[in-house]
Amino acid sequence: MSADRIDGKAFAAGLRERLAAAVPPFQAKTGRVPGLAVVLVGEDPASAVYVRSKGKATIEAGMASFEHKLPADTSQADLLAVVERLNRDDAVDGILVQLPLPKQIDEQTVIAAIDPDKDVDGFHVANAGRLAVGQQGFVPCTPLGCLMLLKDKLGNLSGKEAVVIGRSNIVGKPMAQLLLGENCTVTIAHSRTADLPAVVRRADIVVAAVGRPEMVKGDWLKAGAVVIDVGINRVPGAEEGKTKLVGDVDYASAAEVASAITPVPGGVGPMTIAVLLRNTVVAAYRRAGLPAPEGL
Ligand SMILES: Nc1nc(=O)c2c([nH]1)NC[C@@H]1CN(c3ccc(C(=O)N[C@@H](CCC(=O)O)C(=O)O)cc3)C=[N+]21
Repeated sequence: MSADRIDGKAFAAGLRERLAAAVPPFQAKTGRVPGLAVVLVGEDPASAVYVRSKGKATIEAGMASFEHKLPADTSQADLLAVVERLNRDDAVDGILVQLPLPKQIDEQTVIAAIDPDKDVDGFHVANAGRLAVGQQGFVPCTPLGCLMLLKDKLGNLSGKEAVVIGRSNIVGKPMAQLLLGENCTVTIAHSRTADLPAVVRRADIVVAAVGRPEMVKGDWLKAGAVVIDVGINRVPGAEEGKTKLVGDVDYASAAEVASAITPVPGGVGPMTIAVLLRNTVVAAYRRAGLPAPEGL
């Protein structure tokens, strides 16, 4: 079998068009456009690339982008002061502090300082708790993007066996909560799981988010499984001195067994940015006391 390639890039482009269409009605009612503030501390080149692409996508959707670049030696107190200012700024609906942060800064303290109603990353404990108990809040962008792709591919997920590989607070745990909310039978596997291939072989849905290049092989999969590859690993390329991106799934062997699979790049990554904009538009509508548009 040769699996369908799930085109996250195309789905994300469609979502971004729907978001752009939700901006003018918001502006007509409030006199302003939804705003996203992104805070980058330090000069990590990969982080700088993501921050640039977030800013570009925000402006393309007709929204306001506020970028705050702080030096690598910024103190925690100074960063918290920036977050406080953004919390109070009515033009800012969403706040994203790019992770990881330099070692003098405690990430949990900074995340806890973000107004949960502007926490478009969904990293604040208030939002993790809301997701866990089924209240309205903000869901982390990567797992929400994965769920959108799965529902687009499969429709109803009820009763399916789902295996999430990875237990991080930003992907694995919220992904499992979302799948549970869709009435899947959910297993969270991780680095200490005994006989991981046997666990993965039970799954109708596999979400791989472990950060190990091409770890999941085709012979780990049940025939016809749908595979979502969250990994973005930079590895040496074919040519000397060049690098390439690969996922946590060995695409070539997995595509022989799966019914559908996301590629890397062009799968989950573009969805993460589109959902960040989605969460920002939803935050703007909620903060204005307006019902968020359908279909976002
Ligand atoms: N507070 C916070 N929130 C984040 O959401 C966050 C963060 N910090 N820190 C860094 C990671 C990384 N991240 C990505 C977003 C898009 C792509 C993406 O679009 N990737 C492209 C490839 C891009 C390339 O070529 O490098 C793709 O998969 O097709 C990747 C990675 C968000 N992050």
